[in-house]
Amino acid sequence: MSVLDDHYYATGYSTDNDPYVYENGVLINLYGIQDTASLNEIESTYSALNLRELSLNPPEPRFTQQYHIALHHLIFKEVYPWAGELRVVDICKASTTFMENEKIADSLEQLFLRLNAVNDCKGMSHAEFSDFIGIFLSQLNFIHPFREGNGRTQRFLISEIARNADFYMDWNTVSPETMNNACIDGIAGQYRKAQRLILLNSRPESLLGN
Ligand SMILES: Nc1ncnc2c1ncn2[C@@H]1O[C@H](COP(=O)(O)OP(=O)(O)OP(=O)(O)O)[C@@H](O)[C@H]1O
Repeated sequence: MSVLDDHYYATGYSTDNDPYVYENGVLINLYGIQDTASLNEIESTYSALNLRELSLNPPEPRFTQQYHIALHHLIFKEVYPWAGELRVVDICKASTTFMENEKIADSLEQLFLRLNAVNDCKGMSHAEFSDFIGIFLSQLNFIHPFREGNGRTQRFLISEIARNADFYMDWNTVSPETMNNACIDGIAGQYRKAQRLILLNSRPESLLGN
């Protein structure tokens, strides 16, 4: 196995000249942990705790690039010194090359402006919401603004957009395989799986039992 292979298995992403990793390929972290298994453990613990706290006390929903970056910081602040920072390196996963890092800030800005232009989905029917958010999720995933932690941050964001528009998004019923397939299609501009994923795993609040 080459050093690059080690790097891929340690972070899940392949990159050249990655400023986010130690020489051994482990992501630079606030604990100085040098093995990926231990880092994953502490990362999962903190992100789960932070996501739980965020669900109980969500920040005021102002859907902008700054809000999304703040979410990443809130979820990963105990673990990564670069929590809440847009990545400055290009990254690939399997056959996907995510957006070039120089384009991230402008693309995120445009993406959130498109959301704001439809009143953050408020007043949409369930079908309209699913169609819109399926595309929004696919495009946000293609941008992949952070070096790590994009999935957790985008799932929380979408739950909040849903809540603010009187829908409930249930990620517990979405398998990683279904999510990955939807995201991979989204990279190719095919949004049907992501739209269906949102439709089948969200509900209008009015349909939830009291
Ligand atoms: N080959 C791929 N092409 C496009 N998107 C992918 C690919 N593999 C995984 N994804 C998506 O990338 C997101 C995960 O990104 P990342 O690993 O940065 O986030 P995470 O929060 O660390 O992980 P997770 O989503 O597993 O909790 C998920 O939504 C996943 O479906």
